[in-house]
Amino acid sequence: MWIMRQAGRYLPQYHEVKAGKDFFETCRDAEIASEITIQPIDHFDGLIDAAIIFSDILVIPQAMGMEVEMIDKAGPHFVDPLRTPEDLKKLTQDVDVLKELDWAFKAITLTRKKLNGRVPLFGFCGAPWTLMAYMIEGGGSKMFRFAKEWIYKYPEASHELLQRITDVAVEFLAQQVVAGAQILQVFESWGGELGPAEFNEFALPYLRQIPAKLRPRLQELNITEDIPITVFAKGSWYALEDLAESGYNTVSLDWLHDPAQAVNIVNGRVNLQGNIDPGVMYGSHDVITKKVEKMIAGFGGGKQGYIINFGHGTSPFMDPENIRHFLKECHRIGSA
Ligand SMILES: Cc1c2[nH]c(c1CCC(=O)O)Cc1[nH]c(c(CCC(=O)O)c1C)Cc1[nH]c(c(CCC(=O)O)c1C)Cc1[nH]c(c(C)c1CCC(=O)O)C2
Repeated sequence: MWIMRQAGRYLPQYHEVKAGKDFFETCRDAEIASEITIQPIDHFDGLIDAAIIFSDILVIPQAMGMEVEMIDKAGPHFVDPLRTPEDLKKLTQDVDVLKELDWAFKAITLTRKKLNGRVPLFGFCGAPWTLMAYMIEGGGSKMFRFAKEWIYKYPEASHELLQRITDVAVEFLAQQVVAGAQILQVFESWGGELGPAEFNEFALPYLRQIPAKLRPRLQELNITEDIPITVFAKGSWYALEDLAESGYNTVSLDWLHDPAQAVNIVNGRVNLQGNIDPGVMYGSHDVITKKVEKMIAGFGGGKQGYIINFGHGTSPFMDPENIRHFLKECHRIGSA
């Protein structure tokens, strides 16, 4: 059991350590990033079973040469987004991942050392379609006017961009493992902006490439352990059957899925992770307990392995005591 965005703004100690510093500066400081990564592990003493390195999915666009800022309360902002296929020329050719993201590897190595075996450490990256959409939109979006323009007007350039992101993502994940990450997750946070046909054309082929290319790359790098990989495609409920056959060990589900139906669809082929609506944390302790009972009853008893998580991340408005109640109830009900 762990929680997406478990290190973050709902914890007062996060603000203390971040102390008004720039978000990406915080990520790049191995000492601070490792401290923030471990905060939820300490805070919920023994209730959380994995740490996830404090960083962001947008570090791949940065490594490819784009300038990204994190604006307080507004989110990410790209100084010069890609608007036409001509703009692909602005991206770095042959990204030197080890050099561009060396700070990320240092933070992972230090965090792994500090964790000292308490819990395993997740590395992660953004999925190609989600990163492409950010690089084109220039930040968060409701309409996806520019990213949709790319896939419908410039499909060839879209595929070129998706392939270039995929190649960087594979090397980034591989080097995170070399640095000490023990399990990996790929975040396709904007999967649900694509319908099934577009998901199959612009998201799924690249999601599939990641484990297919990563496993031989890890062998080349002399990693002998089997590294489990999770895929989270938010909103892409229609893709569960395909994701169960896409080379990942675990499929993470958002709360649009009914757990029992998902269990039936995957039929033991992959582990499942998820999927309580994070909004349940705004409810009473009683409501949280009832929702945990339903979630565990739905996933439990299936043939697959099961990792408890939220259907998406925490928010700054959540009361850590409600999250503690959630975690405790998962342990109590799950072990009954
Ligand atoms: C889409 C996405 C991003 N980043 C990420 C995703 C995929 C997961 C998802 O769908 O939520 C992934 C991410 N971002 C962060 C982590 C760290 C590890 C963890 O999960 O605890 C992880 C795994 C820290 C963060 N990433 C960000 C913060 C908040 C920064 C701050 O102001 O302190 C944190 C703790 C900033 C961020 N980063 C991003 C956005 C849209 C924002 C701003 C919106 C927001 O404020 O929540 C892009």
